[in-house]
This record gives sequence, C-alpha cells and structure tokens, in this order.
Amino acid sequence: MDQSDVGPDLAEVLLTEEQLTKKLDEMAAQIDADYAGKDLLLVGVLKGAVMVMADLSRRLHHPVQMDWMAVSSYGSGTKSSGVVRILMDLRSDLTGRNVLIVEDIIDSGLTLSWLVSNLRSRGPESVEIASMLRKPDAAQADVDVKYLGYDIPNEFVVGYGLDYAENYRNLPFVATLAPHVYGG
Ligand SMILES: O=P(O)(O)OC[C@H]1O[C@H](OP(=O)(O)OP(=O)(O)O)[C@H](O)[C@@H]1O
Ligand code: HPA
Ligand SMILES: [Mg+2]
Repeated sequence: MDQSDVGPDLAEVLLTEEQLTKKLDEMAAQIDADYAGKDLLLVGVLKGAVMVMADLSRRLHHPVQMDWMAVSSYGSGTKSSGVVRILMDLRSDLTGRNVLIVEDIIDSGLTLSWLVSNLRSRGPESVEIASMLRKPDAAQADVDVKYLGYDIPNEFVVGYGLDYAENYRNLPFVATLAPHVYGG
C-alpha cells in the first residue's frame, strides 16, 4: 500500500517503510546486546504498538515472552485527555522480570510516564521503553526512552499502528493527515 492508495487524506509521508525497517534493525541489535543472557518480557501497548511489536520481536536473536496491555487516553480525537485508563491488563506476573515496554509513539508522554510507574510498582527487575516515534516538542511528562526510532515534529501522524478514529493503522509508513480530515 502506498500514499496513492489512500488519496487526499494524507498530507505528507514523514517516514517511509525503508526508514522504519532500518531503525527496527538498529533497535533490535541494541536490545539483543543489552539483554544477552537475560530473560526478557516485551509488553506491547495496544493497539498502536502492534506493528512495532511484530516487527521488532521478529528481529531479536533472543528468546522473549510477549504480553499486552490496552490503555487509552485519546478516545477518537487528536488530543490526549491526560487521563489514562487500563482497558486490558497484563496476564503476566512482573516479579523479578526484565520488562521492555514496546510503543509506537511518545507524544505528550502522559501514557508512558503513567505506565512506567504502574509497572514498576509490580516488583519487576527492570522496566525500559522502546518506541518507534517521539514528539519532543509535545512533551508534558518526562519519559526516559532507552530504544528510540525517530523524533518527529509536533503534528498528528497516522500509519504503522497509529490511528485517527481507528483508521490508517495498517499503512506501512508514517504520514501526516491532511487538515481537512480532522477539521483543521
Ligand atoms: O504520549 P501520549 O500523549 O500519552 O500518547 C501516546 C499514546 O497514545 C496512543 O495510544 P491511544 O491512547 O491513542 O490508543 P491506541 O494505541 O489504541 O490508538 C499511542 O499508541 C500511545 O500509547
Ligand atoms: N497520531 C495518532 N495517534 C496518536 C498520536 C498521533 O500523532 N499521538 C498519540 N497518539
Ligand atoms: Mg490512538
């Protein structure tokens, strides 16, 4: 699928599939090196992290476990409500585990700063973050990300797991949305 399959709803492709692939390779190599000989639980944050989780985990030369949480702070709009809700919790016990949270994006940082402290309270050995995207100019909370793909401008983006009103998650690239789509 490419931009022409979507039509005028996309403004600009920010990151191509090739750029995402290159970064996934680099992130996986770092994770492999850092967790060599250690147990590792990948925690994917639904729904946005599905693509990163699938692509990153397949690149690891390292046995891992995977678990999933669903949290939501955005509803159907383009602004974080700031209130994080657990929609689905982990099934795993985190006691003594090395946990790596896998995310698509750190925008305001409110979701991950809340999630890191929530998971830390469950007795893990370590909690780190891997995120494909970050918007430095949108930060409202400090988030210490260990494995980062790309810093991007403070614009609403879709694709590679990211949605606008549940659409566009399946785009294999990251793009900005044309203002007419969200009434801008
Ligand atoms: O840094 P923040 O401003 O908190 O934004 C980042 C979070 O927002 C998105 O999730 P969303 O709540 O939209 O749920 P979704 O993954 O199901 O789309 C995204 O996947 C991150 O989890
Ligand atoms: N796009 C889609 N979903 C998001 C974004 C974004 O830019 N930021 C946080 N959730
Ligand atoms: Mg969303």
